Amino acid sequence: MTPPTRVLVLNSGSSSVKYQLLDMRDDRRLAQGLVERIGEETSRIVHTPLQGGEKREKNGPIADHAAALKAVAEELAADGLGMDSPELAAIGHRVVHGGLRFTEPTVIDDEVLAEIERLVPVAPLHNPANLVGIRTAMAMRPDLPQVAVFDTAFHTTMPESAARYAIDVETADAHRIRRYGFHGTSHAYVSRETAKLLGKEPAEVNVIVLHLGNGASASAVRGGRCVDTSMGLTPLEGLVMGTRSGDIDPAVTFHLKRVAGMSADEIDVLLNKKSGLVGLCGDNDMREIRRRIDEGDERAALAFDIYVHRLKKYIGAYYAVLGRVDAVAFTAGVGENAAPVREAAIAGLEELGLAVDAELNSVRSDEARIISPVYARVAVAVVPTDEELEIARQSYALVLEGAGSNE
Ligand SMILES: Nc1ncnc2c1ncn2[C@@H]1O[C@H](COP(=O)(O)OP(=O)(O)O)[C@@H](O)[C@H]1O
Ligand SMILES: CC(=O)OP(=O)(O)O
Ligand SMILES: [Mg+2]
Repeated sequence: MTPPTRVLVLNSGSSSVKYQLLDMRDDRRLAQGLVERIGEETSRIVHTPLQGGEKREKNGPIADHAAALKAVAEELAADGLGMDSPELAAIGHRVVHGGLRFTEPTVIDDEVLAEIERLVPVAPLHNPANLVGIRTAMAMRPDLPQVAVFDTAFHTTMPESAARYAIDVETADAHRIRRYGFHGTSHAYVSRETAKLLGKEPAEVNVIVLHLGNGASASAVRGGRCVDTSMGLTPLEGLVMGTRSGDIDPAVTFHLKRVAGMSADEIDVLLNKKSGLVGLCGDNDMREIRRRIDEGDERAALAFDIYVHRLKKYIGAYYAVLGRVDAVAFTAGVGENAAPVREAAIAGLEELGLAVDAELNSVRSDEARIISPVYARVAVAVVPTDEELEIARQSYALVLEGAGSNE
């Protein structure tokens, strides 16, 4: 019998599950989909078979992540790609917080599950959802290797000077308070793809990666290794995001407690879910914000300016950290699609060798591409991320390694 070559990738968010089924012989995508608004009345699953067949959408309540995975399994089965397939080699899971311990993709056992659980307080929006996804998938296929690929792994190369907060060392160490960074799978993939776009090896180039999705983070990558990133102990620090504030004076939290009488949990919800673009103007979708700006909406315009101002500050900061920059790469939903964000973030940085060509910037494409003018010293690029492909590759490589070592 030929060994199985398919990998199912699950990216379980707080209220959504994104999934992809790939065949690793040629990295071919067989199906992909998204379950949204889990736990609400208006849940929905959108499933796209990629080897022929129409996209399908089903609406109706999906109570929890276990029910969501059941719905995913049904959609896959309807395409003859069921989770019981002997062709599945592994299930790869995105796990957001791996602390300092997980620097590599890891086959999940009870002990690994316990460690992911222990990290819930530092990734309260993400790790609990990841755990449910893992446990449900394990119950469905106890015989398969389930692999965790950690958002934090790529950032474990950060030097202490970037990873430590300037707070009392004993307190920090006792509670493992330090900067871990997230979206690492994307930063790793995009920095490598950017090197490829420049016709260089990752070891030869310094890249600033701007991952701008709902969550957003920047990283400074020197010769393929992360040396700094904007998210910290939790995915709240750094850039302005869809619903998260990013950097604020930590004293804002004491003030909210003492003066506004808010509890720690209320402040947590405020900063993680009611801030960022949604807090500033009521919308967290950059498309909607651009539409409102075009209609003359001042709140939307201010939200956009605050978003871009923070982004520009991080570009400058990581330019200084790296000393020499070969490329600035924009990625994820906003980075790949929002030309006005790219234009505004790079505007005025000509002295740093950075510029955007208006025509190249306006091209819509799924391909990695350079958008800076030919004369610019530093390449500005749009490099689509593919966290699912990267998770599938890492999971499959680990399974093959395991198979090899048993021989
Ligand atoms: N065509 C577009 N123009 C501008 N922004 C877009 C476009 N498409 C998607 N986005 C932005 O991308 C965001 C989602 O990014 P994504 O990387 O998919 O996020 P996540 O993986 O964190 O859910 C949306 O909230 C929206 O702001
Ligand atoms: C870590 C993080 O912020 O992830 P996401 O962008 O998926 O919310
Ligand atoms: Mg994302």
